[in-house]
Amino acid sequence: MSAGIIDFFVLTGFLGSGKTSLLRDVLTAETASDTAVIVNEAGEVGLDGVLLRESGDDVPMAMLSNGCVCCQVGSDLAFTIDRLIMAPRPDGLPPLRRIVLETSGLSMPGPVLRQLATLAEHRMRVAVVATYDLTRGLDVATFEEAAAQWAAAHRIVATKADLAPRALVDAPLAIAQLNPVAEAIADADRAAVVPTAFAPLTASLPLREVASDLTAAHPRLALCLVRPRGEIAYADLASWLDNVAGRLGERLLRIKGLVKVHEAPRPLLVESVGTVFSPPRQLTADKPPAPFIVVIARDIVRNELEQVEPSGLFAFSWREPEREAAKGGIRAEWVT
Ligand SMILES: Nc1nc2c(ncn2[C@@H]2O[C@H](COP(=O)(O)OP(=O)(O)OP(=O)(O)O)[C@@H](O)[C@H]2O)c(=O)[nH]1
Repeated sequence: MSAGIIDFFVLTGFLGSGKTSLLRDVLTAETASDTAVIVNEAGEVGLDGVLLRESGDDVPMAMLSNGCVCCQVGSDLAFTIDRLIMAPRPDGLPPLRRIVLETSGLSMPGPVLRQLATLAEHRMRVAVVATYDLTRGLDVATFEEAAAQWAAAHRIVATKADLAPRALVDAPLAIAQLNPVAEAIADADRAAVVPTAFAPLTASLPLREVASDLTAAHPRLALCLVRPRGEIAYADLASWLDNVAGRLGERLLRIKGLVKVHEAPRPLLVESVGTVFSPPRQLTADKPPAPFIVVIARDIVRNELEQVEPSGLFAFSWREPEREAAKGGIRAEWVT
């Protein structure tokens, strides 16, 4: 049983992108003794669980085998988490501090996160870790699921570096094209990857400016850099975010940003995966970057965000793909 905050990692990534292999590395690390694992087999033969069991004999492990976790209507996931948290810890093991849920390769992250949001009674800090398969690179970005998984990620881990060492070099840039606010973890040394990828999520935002000259990776994906024109009232910010979610609906993949509001002395972190928002919180770090919000959405019509009320609070810079650009070379500039 656990008394403290639990770091809950949703390990997502497209089919065959190396999730289970990464999780095996987690389980063989020395720090695995405070960890429990949930595997979603999505109707496959239960191979992932078997592979993981090989690596983490002592680690509590639960299987969700009745379908894809994001499609389950009931509270199977909630029940499983409850059970893991409430179970007495095996002799000699420290309290439970970390749970990793490996989702199936076709899971959409939004519904999973929505289910997790219903578990407020457990003190959990949720982070999304997505795999980026270096041998396939941006090719799978054409799949809606892959694009949504990357867009939802706090961290994106380059996998299969031994098979594609040249792609590893370009990975940080490629990852930034998919989600400029995710932390890119691209390291040939697997032993270094695991502690970084599954470290507790602290202040969350990578404190760097979003580069203004990136290129878009997916023909249906658009990124918008939204700059507040100044300090704004919290009520206006909340209405704007709410209206963006209402207008874009399922097309909204990710919002992440930092905004200065009248009511708070420090900038507020605002964040959503899909239309599910985390409660805003004040950034504690020194020297925050200039306020910005990144909106990642698919099939967005130009000027759509500009029309969201209350209007006039923000300046918008769009990063859109050029529809006719060649595959693999879809380039676009921020247009102010
Ligand atoms: N050489 C090499 N192979 C890897 C690496 N990571 C994964 N693989 C291989 O890639 C294949 C898929 O890896 P998995 O870890 O099962 O991928 P997954 O994302 O869990 O797959 P699904 O659960 O089917 O979505 C397996 O054959 C792995 O052995 C790696 O770092 N190097």
